Amino acid sequence: MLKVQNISFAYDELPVLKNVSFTIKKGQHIALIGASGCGKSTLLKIIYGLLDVQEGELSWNDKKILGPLFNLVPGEENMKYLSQGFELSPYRSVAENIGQYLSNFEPELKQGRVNELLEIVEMTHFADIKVENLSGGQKQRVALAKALAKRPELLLLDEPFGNIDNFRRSSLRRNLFRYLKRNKITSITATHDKTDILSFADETIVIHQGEILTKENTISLYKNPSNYYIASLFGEVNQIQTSWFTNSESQDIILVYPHQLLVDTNAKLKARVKNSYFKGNHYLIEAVLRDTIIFFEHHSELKATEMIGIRLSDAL
Ligand SMILES: Nc1ncnc2c1ncn2[C@@H]1O[C@H](COP(=O)(O)OP(=O)(O)OP(=O)(O)O)[C@@H](O)[C@H]1O
Repeated sequence: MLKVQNISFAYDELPVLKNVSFTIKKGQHIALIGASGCGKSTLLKIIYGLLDVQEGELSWNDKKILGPLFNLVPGEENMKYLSQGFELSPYRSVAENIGQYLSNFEPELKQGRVNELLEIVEMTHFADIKVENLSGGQKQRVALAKALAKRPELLLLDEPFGNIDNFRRSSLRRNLFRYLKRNKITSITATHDKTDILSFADETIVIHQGEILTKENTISLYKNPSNYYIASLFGEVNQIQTSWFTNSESQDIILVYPHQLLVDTNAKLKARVKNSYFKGNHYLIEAVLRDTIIFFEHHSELKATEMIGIRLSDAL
């Protein structure tokens, strides 16, 4: 279990994390989300033991995690941290990089392990290619395999799929998280990508300006975000006054995702269309409703300045 208790951290004078506490159980997958610069990478580096906290303490399986002030070689033995800049040996082959820290005592065992990892990251055909000749996305996949090689207990991933094309990203993500679950490897993934969060994270931690806003089940967080900041990390979101859709006088604001607003020609409430953005299987429509910009999904394009009836979906 990872236990983080009341930690605070500052780079020189700049406070980055403030009184952060949470626990993570073995085998859980956690997403770490928050606006750029909120402190996600810093938190991962602290957990891995690359930075010393000014206050609080943290432990992995009851063993205190110590930073570089107390450790000759920073970086916890049972963990792997995959940073945004992956550290690979450019003049070695893909297979050599992946197997770099594996024991040479039993070459067949080592080869088998390297092959298994090559399959997970879909790089089998590149085994003998030198890393310097790979694209950014391919290097990222090799770095991921290298991080998995020695079976870490806790894997810390910083934007792990950032450089990888959409097509490859989906299957890689499935392979990786399936492998981690099967091997009971705990993971924390700092990400801006909502697919990393929604499909694969058991729980999600939201950070805002160095503080933890919430740590909760990913599905309930998505369905009931407690504020606009949280909802907006999942994509476009509307802030809508309840009274617009009901007869109540209430000034309450509700958060509504674009798919929760429907076009209804019979609806009394009308919005003026501004733009239609093609999204593949639907259009995202930008419109003005009572001087407020709103976004909703529609199966076809709508023409600018058209007045369109809008209602809330029953399935909120
Ligand atoms: N080595 C450093 N020295 C000084 N300030 C730093 C250093 N690294 C990060 N910071 C600052 O600390 C804050 C948090 O940075 P961090 O990289 O943890 O954010 P993040 O949430 O991971 O951002 P992103 O999503 O853009 O990767 C930022 O204001 C950043 O400028």
